[in-house]
Amino acid sequence: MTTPTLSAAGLLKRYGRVTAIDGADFEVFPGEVLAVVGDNGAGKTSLIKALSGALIPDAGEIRVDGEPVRFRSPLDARRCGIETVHQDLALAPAQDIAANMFLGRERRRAGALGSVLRAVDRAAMRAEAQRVLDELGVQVKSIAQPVETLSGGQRQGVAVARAAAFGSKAVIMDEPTAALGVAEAGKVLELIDRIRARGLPVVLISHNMPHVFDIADRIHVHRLGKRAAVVSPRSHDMSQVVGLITGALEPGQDGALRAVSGARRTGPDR
Ligand SMILES: Nc1ncnc2c1ncn2[C@@H]1O[C@H](COP(=O)(O)OP(=O)(O)OP(=O)(O)O)[C@@H](O)[C@H]1O
Repeated sequence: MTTPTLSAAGLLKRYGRVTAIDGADFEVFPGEVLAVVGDNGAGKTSLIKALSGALIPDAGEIRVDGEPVRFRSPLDARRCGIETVHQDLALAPAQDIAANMFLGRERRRAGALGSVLRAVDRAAMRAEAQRVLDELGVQVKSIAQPVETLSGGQRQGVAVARAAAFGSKAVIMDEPTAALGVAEAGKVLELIDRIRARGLPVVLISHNMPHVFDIADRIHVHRLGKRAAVVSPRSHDMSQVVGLITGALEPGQDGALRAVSGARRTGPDR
């Protein structure tokens, strides 16, 4: 059996009386796009924070390539090859694209200039940033352009390309198409496709069902703080996934979906 690249079992996180993560399990496998869907407040963001080191769970286990890890900070997760693109993108608007690609991981000049004076190797960073953007098909006028001059889609492209460049194990994206128009969202989906083609798994948190069905290999449905089901977009349709999100449907013992009596129904009867 293939070992998941990133997995979690029995994660728990409480904020006072609120249980944000309630025994959640999670698995993403090499080379797949896993969509994570769920209602507002279902705990998707908290789950992703735990997987990216932004939140320390009260209990449960996280593994990378089958080995248990403990993320005390986002830096720990990054050191393990897990890169996350949060909704705020964490870009420095006044700085150029290359500087943003290497934010906090600047290349230093060779010799004493770099090691003693900490001089950054701007030419090397620009060349490498351009190479990554070209490879992933992110188009910009100039690599030396400040990020504040880019469109929303291009900014998303830069943040995602940065994650793909440094992520050796997995890239996690929180709602990457939420603020974008149709054409720009399409480009981000193409970018996700290219990252998958390089063999890097992508975890995509999204409310947009057409996008999820367009790109995902599997769909993790999160409900009431835990994983409620994992389904394939090839064997299930959107109304079934919505049923799982609302709790109108649940997987039975045999894995087939069954209606939950008394639950709020959405979508057509089946
Ligand atoms: N720092 C916090 N302090 C207190 N409660 C929190 C905190 N973070 C999250 N919660 C609560 O935990 C629950 C899950 O929140 P979370 O943001 O993970 O959900 P979500 O599925 O990502 O929702 P959304 O899609 O709206 O972001 C919510 O009830 C939320 O109010």
